[in-house]
Amino acid sequence: MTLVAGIDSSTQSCKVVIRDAETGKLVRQGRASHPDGTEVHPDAWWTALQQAIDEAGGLDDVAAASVAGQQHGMVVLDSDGEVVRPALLWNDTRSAGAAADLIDELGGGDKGRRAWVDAVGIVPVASFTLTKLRWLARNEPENAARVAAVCLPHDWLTWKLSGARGLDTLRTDRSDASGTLYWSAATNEYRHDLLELGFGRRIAVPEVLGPTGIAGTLPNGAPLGPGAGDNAAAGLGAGALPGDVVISIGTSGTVFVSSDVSPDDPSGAVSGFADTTGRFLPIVVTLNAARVLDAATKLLGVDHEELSRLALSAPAGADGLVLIPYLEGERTPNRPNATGAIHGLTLRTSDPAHLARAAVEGMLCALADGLDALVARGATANRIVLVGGGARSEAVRKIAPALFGLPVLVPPPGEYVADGAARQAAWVAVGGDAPPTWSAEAPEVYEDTSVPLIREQYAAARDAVIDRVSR
Ligand SMILES: Nc1ncnc2c1ncn2[C@@H]1O[C@H](COP(=O)(O)OP(=O)(O)O)[C@@H](O)[C@H]1O
Ligand SMILES: O=C(CO)[C@@H](O)[C@H](O)COP(=O)(O)O
Repeated sequence: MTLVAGIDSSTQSCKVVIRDAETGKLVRQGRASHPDGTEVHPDAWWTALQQAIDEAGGLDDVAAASVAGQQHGMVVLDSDGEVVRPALLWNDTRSAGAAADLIDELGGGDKGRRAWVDAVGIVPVASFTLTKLRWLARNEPENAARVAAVCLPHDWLTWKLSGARGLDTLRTDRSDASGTLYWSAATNEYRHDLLELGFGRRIAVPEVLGPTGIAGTLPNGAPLGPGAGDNAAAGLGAGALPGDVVISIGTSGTVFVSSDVSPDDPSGAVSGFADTTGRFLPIVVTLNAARVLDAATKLLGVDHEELSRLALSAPAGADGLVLIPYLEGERTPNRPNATGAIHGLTLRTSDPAHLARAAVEGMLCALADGLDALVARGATANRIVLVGGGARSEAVRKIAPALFGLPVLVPPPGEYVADGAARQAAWVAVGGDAPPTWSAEAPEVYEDTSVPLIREQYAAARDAVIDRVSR
């Protein structure tokens, strides 16, 4: 049996799966936690990766491996390859002002947003790497002066796994490069001029590999694939078909499809990322997803199972109780300084069941807004494929179809990002024009009639949310 390894270094944890390259059968797996926070030293990811690899029985017997990971995080290296400062993650909003400045510097307002979309397919928001580099240049000039190269979490882990032999051996893939603001998925080229605009000078960046490019080798000589951003990898792992929109409820909420065309959205709601197969990945991302449910469990003093039971015991629409889930600010819509809010408290709605229902509905309504934006930019949406830790909630699975207005397919609980990385590794090991076809267990299908009232009451409350004045 030829074995391949897939790794997902996500926001909250690191997961490793070892699968049969031919059939996709799961052979071994491991997992380790990451520290909390929106600023994390990459060494913590390396430690977690070693633990997860050990738990998965090691990589000595694999024929190929690929690393997928949380996107956009700014990993800055000095000329010796040492990490200059802890990485600022995708959900760190301190660079919101830098994002606004970068739009101004390409003409401001609609003109500036259009210029960024034309250049790199995305509009600056605090999540994207270049805004973090601008923040570094303005706020930590001594650290900025030491920076010789910038890369992303999955690039850095791939580089470490291959022995970290110099900045010129850094490699990345199209999907992750497309979330930096200095690489264009349309032209497959770096925009060094925009990197210089943001950071003030040119620095080294990883070479961008094609779908089966070799990024290095493991100690046993097995090739390391190009890896991927976590969403693109989830698309590959979940085996989405044309007309399937993938919605992932992890730390982030993401709504995406694989497409032949970039979404060309100057509003910035839909980003024109790349996928893992040489195409595009139009995507909407929210900052608040599974952790909204985590927060609700804390507020109510219950576990996830009880939260789900409570939510399902309340009526659809929670009698008008609406939870706006901007607990970490928000990226789509771009409200980095907003906070969460609860609207519609009455004596009738002041109980745990209504609050649990409002939490689930609020989180899902934000994703339903994302789905609308994706469809408005030309995506075909026949079915939803629901993945990520939040999909383990029965309430989420049962309520989702009424808000998305489409059948919701839930594959068996699994690590779809790591699986996508494993499938890419199998493609690298086996070769061919397309990733190998793996058999998959049938998904559960959830269907319901849409309940427009819930979306309407959410929209009214969403637009009434005020932004924080100071943090
Ligand atoms: N049964 C459940 N119901 C709701 N949320 C859950 C459940 N199980 C796990 N989660 C949440 O899912 C999240 C982890 O999902 P995951 O997709 O691995 O996130 P990430 O990729 O961002 O690390 C955590 O916030 C966790 O609390
Ligand atoms: O910022 C994005 C994509 O643009 C996020 O999707 C991150 O890639 C983090 O993903 P999770 O760790 O929450 O799954």
